[in-house]
Amino acid sequence: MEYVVAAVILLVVLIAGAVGLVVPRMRRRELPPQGGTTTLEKPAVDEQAPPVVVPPVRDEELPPLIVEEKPEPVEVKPEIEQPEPTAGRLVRLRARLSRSQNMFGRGLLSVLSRDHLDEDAWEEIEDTLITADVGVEATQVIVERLRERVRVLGTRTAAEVRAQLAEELTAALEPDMDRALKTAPHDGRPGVMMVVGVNGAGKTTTCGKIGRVLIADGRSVLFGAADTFRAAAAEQLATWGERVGAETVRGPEGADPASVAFDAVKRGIEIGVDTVVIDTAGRLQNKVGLMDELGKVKRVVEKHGPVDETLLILDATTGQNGLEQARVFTEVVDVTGVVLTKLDGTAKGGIVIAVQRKLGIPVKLVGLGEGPDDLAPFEPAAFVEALLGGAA
Ligand SMILES: Nc1nc2c(ncn2[C@@H]2O[C@H](COP(=O)(O)OP(=O)(O)OP(=O)(O)O)[C@@H](O)[C@H]2O)c(=O)[nH]1
Repeated sequence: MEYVVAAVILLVVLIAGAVGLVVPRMRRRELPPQGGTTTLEKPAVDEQAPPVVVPPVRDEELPPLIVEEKPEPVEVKPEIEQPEPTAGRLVRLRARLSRSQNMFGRGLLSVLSRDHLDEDAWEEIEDTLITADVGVEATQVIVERLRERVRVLGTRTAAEVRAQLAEELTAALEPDMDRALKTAPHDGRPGVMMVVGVNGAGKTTTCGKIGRVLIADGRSVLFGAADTFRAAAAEQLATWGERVGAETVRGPEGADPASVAFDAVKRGIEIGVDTVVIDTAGRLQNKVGLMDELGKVKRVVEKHGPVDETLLILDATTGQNGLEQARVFTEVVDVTGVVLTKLDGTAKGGIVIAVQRKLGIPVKLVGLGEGPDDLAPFEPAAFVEALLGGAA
């Protein structure tokens, strides 16, 4: 009995505890929100209101659907330029050369106009030629021959000595060398030209200018951007191409230069262009790497047929140092011609003589400025005239 009483008391206590816990919670829920919090309440649904029926809309009742069309991108094709003819370019650009050679020409003329050409005068002439980068060996030969002529012929006037000096300088440039670019198509395929040289010598620019020279002379051209080392080079070349309506074959950045060159010639054959001009990269830090790369480009291109012209681009402002670098290229590929760039920016135009003598390769073109048509076929006599400047 006692147990029953105890159990009943326990039950009562438990029930009272449970009620005490639940009631305050329920109260708390009923309290209005405190502070600044706003509660958005769902509007009460009027259960008595009839349901809203949305009648189906027939097509013809719909307002016309306005579809805003994105304007088709209009391809603005650059106007195709007509490059200047190449004949007589060197004469036209002569001022560029003589401006930078002023000291050279004037220095020589002032010595030559002396009444008597004594030992000092001949030494001065020698020094002027050496300063103009003609090279020691070539200078000695030129001065020796001139002295002999003056002595034997008894030359008197400055004008006569100047004319004879011009002849000697021209002779030193071996005017009989073949300077024609081998770019004509043959055997049902385009002529293929490869352009090599150290970075910054002006390779890409010169490729573009050469394309214009060829187009001015009536040929069709395709560019191969095998300088995949410098990403901007391909872009640069493509821009040159667009300006004259020439296609450019390029690969992804860092692509194998040999495969880009191969594809360029393949494309050139397909579309039947006259000449394919291939730009290459010229890292000289590692001679073996350079040899491998250029050698491979040449070998792979030659799967289509021989490379007809390999031009070495040399920066005239690098003087005799540039010559040493140039030699590396002649060891790697069979260079058939030299393009001397930036002759407008140096007083050392005599480098042309040194280049030909040292490399035994004809200078075929000279760069005389940054303009698109500032590249001229090299003509020894006209060049020497510009070098000496003004008539005596
Ligand atoms: N004044 C002058 N500048 C030139 C001449 N030829 C090229 N240049 C400039 O030389 C600079 C280098 O030319 P690039 O064609 O980019 O040289 P690159 O050899 O292709 O260089 P990489 O692509 O780095 O191998 C450019 O600013 C050209 O405009 C020239 O005959 N005269």
